Formats: sequence, structure tokens, C-alpha cells
Amino acid sequence: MTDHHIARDGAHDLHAFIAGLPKAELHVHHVGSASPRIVSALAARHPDSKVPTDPEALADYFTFTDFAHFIQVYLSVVDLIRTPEDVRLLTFEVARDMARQQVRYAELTITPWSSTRRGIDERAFMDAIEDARKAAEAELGVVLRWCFDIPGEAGLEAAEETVRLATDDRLRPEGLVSFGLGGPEIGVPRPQFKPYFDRAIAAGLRSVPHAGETTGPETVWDALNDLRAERIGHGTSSAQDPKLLAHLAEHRIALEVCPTSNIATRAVRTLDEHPLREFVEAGVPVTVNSDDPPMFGTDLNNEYAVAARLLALDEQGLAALAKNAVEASFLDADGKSRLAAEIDTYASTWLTP
Ligand SMILES: O=C(O)c1cccc(C(=O)CC[C@H]2O[C@@H](n3cnc4c(=O)[nH]cnc43)[C@H](O)[C@@H]2O)c1
Ligand SMILES: [Zn+2]
Repeated sequence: MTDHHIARDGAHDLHAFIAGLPKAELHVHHVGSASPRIVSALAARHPDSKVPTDPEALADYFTFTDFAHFIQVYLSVVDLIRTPEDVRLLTFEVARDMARQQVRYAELTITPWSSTRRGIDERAFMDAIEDARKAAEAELGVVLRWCFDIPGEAGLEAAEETVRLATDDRLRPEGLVSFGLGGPEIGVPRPQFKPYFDRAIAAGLRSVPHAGETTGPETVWDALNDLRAERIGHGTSSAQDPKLLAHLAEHRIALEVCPTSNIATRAVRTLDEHPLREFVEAGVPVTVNSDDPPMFGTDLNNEYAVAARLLALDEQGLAALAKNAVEASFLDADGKSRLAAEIDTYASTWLTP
């Protein structure tokens, strides 16, 4: 899980720098973060599942022909989450994997509809994620916040249920900060979700839909104009529209770029063709993220290594990239300053001979 193009020599070992760099992650899915270790633990609880538990078999299983195939495999892992205890285990263990990478803060995208429709009680679901969130902060030093997303392909009924779960004061979890839209984009126009985003925004949630991952820049415009997006999940195809790039730059709308994900789902052909550099050159705020790390054979540290190569970043550049995520996050001002200061202290200590 390393980007082999970066030189690995002593003081200039960027991999070691990245490994210790305090980080924030803004685009990472709950179920999509289930590592082989977590999948094995869940499969042991539900031996009838078709998901392989052997790491080698899992690597094959997690090789995707296209985005639709990815979603099909993703849903087979969703089927492993059947009880509130499964939800709690998944959430806490995902935080443990984050802590190992020095992730201090993560906005984790959760699709509550996928769990409640499979029979998990909604109150028990919220209690499980909140219990895991509090334990992760106390025991692992990882601050988690939630983004509840509509699984777009499942339609307006799923949208209604998701916004209800996100805005009902009796259910809404304390850690919820944002509202998203995931799943396939082809055949799932963004504007139909406007009323649900309007309700979520009115309830104080921030808008962070996926857009421009598998369709063109017009989907990103729709996400901005109809869903009032404050950040864009992926936004890859924005590179095809100079006016859109200028708009994102002017309004400081960050892209949640997930390079390895884009290759794994075949949204982009090769890393060398990835538009990350074009975004930076256009002045668009960019953050790098892992999306569904074990499914894409990556982790956040590897995404930073990929970005270092594509953008020719040194340690200062990597620290600036980590601070982009802090700035674009939904942390409060105090939380942002503290994490940014921790990144600065780490970088200056590393660079002091
Ligand atoms: O849960 C179901 O039964 C169900 C039924 C119909 C449709 C769906 C979905 O559309 C689920 C999609 C699911 O995918 C998640 N996800 C993870 N990574 C990505 C990504 O890179 N781009 C878009 N979506 C992604 C998303 O959070 C949805 O939960 C489910
Ligand atoms: Zn995603």
C-alpha cells in the first residue's frame, strides 16, 4: 500500500513524514472502511454471508470492473451489518484503523437507510454510532463526525427516510454535521433531491453531495445550484469546465478528491491522468481522501503519497495539504486552529535538523 515513485531515503523519507502527520479526513464511507480484519469479525458473526474473509480472496473480491460492480460488492458488505452490535463494532474499529494513521478528525459518511431498511432499529442504530464515537474520542483520540447520505439509486423514498433520520430531534445524533448524496450518478439526477437538501440545510446540516465522479461537470453545477453544496464529493469531471473551476476557486468550495478510488472504479484511467494538479493550478481548494480504503486497496497515508507524487509536494506541501482538510472541515474555529497548530508543530519539528 505504498506509492513506489517516491524516493525512500533517510531524512527525505516522505512516507515516514506522512505516516506521522496529523490528518483530517473528509470523504470516507462507514461500511466502505471495513478492513479485512473487520470483515472477518463480522463474517464470523454471520457465517451465512458470501463475502470472503481470507485476505487474498478479499483482494480479488474487491477488484471492480466498473462503478456499478463496485456498488454491487459494496452492498454485499452492507449485508454483513445486521445488529446494533455490528454497527458499534464497525464504527469503533474503523476509528482504530484511523488512529493508526494519525487521523485526528474524520467526517464519516453513513447511509442509515441501508441499515434501518434491513431491520436495525433506528434508535439502536443512532445509539450504536454515538457510543462508538464517544469511545473513539476518549480511547483513541479520534474525533468522529457524521455525514448521513441518501443512496441516490434507491430513490425518493430513501431520501425521505434519510432526511427524517437526520432531522428528527428525537433521533438526530449529536455527531451529525452534514448531509450527502452517494451511489451511482448515471440516471440519478441531482435536482430531484433539492427538497431533501433544503430540509437538511434548514435543520443546520451542511451540504456535501457526491458529484462529477462518474458524470460530467453539469452534475457538479447541479450540486452547487440545487443542493447548495459547500464541498463536493470527488468533483473529478470539474476539470472539463474552466468556468466551473473558476467558480469553485472563487467561492472556496473544496473538492474531496479520492485518487485511488477513481482508478479502482474506473472513473479515471490512470493516476497520471488524474486532474488533481489541474484543480490546484486553477486555485480550487483540494483535500485528499480514501473513500472506501480497504475496498480500493488504499489508506489515507497512501492517498497523501499519491498526491505528493502528482503534485511534487515536499514536507511543507504535504503539511499544507493536511491543513486544507482542516480548513474545509466542519470543525469549529477552535478545533480548526488546534489541529492546524498540531500539523505546523509536527512539520517544523520534522524539518528542524
Ligand atoms: O442499501 C441498499 O439496499 C441499497 C439499495 C439501492 C441502492 C443503494 C445504493 O445506492 C448504495 C450506494 C452506497 O454507496 C456508497 N458509496 C461508497 N463509496 C461511494 C462512492 O465513491 N461514490 C458514491 N457512493 C459511494 C454510498 O454511501 C451509498 O451508501 C443501496
Ligand atoms: Zn464516496
